[in-house]
Amino acid sequence: MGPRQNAGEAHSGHLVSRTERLSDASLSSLLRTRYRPHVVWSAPGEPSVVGCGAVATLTADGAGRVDAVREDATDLLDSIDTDPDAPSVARPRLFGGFAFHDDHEANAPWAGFPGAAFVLPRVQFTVTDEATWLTVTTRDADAAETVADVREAVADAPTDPEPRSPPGVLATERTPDRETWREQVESAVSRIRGGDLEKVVLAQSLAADLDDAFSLADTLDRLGATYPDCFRFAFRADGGGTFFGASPERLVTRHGGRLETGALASTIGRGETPAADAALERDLRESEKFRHEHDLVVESIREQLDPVAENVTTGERRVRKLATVQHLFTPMAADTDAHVLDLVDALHPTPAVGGLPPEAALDTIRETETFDRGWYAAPVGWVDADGDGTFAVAIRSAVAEDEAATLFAGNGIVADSDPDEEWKEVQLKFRPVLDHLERGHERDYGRAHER
Ligand SMILES: C=C(O[C@@H]1C=C(C(=O)O)C=C[C@H]1O)C(=O)O
Repeated sequence: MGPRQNAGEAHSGHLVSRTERLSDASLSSLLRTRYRPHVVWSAPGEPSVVGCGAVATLTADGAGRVDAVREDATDLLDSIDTDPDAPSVARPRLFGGFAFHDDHEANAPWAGFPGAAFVLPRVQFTVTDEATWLTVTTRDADAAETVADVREAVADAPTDPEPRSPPGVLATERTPDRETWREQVESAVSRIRGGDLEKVVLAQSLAADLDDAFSLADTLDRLGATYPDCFRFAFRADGGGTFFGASPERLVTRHGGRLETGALASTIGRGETPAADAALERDLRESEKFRHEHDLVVESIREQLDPVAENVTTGERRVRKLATVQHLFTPMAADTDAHVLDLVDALHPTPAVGGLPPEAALDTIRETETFDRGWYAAPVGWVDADGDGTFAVAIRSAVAEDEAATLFAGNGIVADSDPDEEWKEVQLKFRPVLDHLERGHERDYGRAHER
């Protein structure tokens, strides 16, 4: 396949979008109308969006895929005859993501997920703190008809649904197994000690057979309760599975002339008691290894931003606590004129999910990992006609279809990494998704873990 491949459909016919205020409907309820969602996006400090149907789809492959999407997205969004009365949050946007590697091929479990795919939803629900908006985008058709139909579908949806219990997991299989993992980590460590590599993030996949069919709405609801400050996302491929997750990691937000990003790297578990938790936090803060691993990411992001941003500021490093793990986190911000997708291109992959130097790390990942990362650890998010948008790093994620799910998790390897410790940390990173597929964890997360 060439470096870009565009859906020709995007350029035939005139696109018209119409926006109306809906009587308040919750995200949970909008996930359960008779329209099956294609995209779901719920990010801290932003309105949540459910997109159903695709009035246009942009796809691209290869190393130039981010550029290709930016060009096509700009043309497509500019061509829409947008409702002049729509508030800016409810204007049409494109939602989608990218494959981690340039040379991605869309084989199982990634059937239907090309190198890049972005959807312009036919029906876009936008939920803000104040209101719920419906935006219908159609091609040379009367949007009013669809609006009436959608209103009826929303009225028919359950208003305050309780998520059903998880589907249950019958069997799991990790790739690699524990022995192979040990060999992989030891080989990466010796390459690092050899001097041509500083850090590499190695990952695993976990294939789970489910006892019951996977339900996106129930899983996203439960993830929202346990990981309220994370980026919840879902993308459904036509004729394929649904890629979803609850990621703590913002790749970048661009709003006007400002960008927001950050370094999230170095991981330790949570303690059973407040004292045990504080002791782990202290280890995380004080360990040379963790600090080194983290600082590499901060420094690299600074360099990666250099061509696309100015006045980069770095906030204070702090510990970010999630239900299952705690990380070191350093917030970063800058001024920028660049389109959000140019920022994505400059930042993906950060060494939080790739490594350093980037090329040596990517080669090591390709040579070592025996499963397909697909869209795992790659940018997912949205873009609008102004070139604003938000992208998360698609970790704590899985691709699921019917009674099967494949989960992904990885960890940064540096010179003094220990294979057993790394194995433990990777298992903790499977928990966010696995806990909501397995039965019996429903009560474990009553306590508020984020701060
Ligand atoms: C790669 C993952 O997480 C990334 C790697 C981390 C680390 O090496 O400590 C921490 C947070 C993330 O940036 C994952 O969750 O799969």
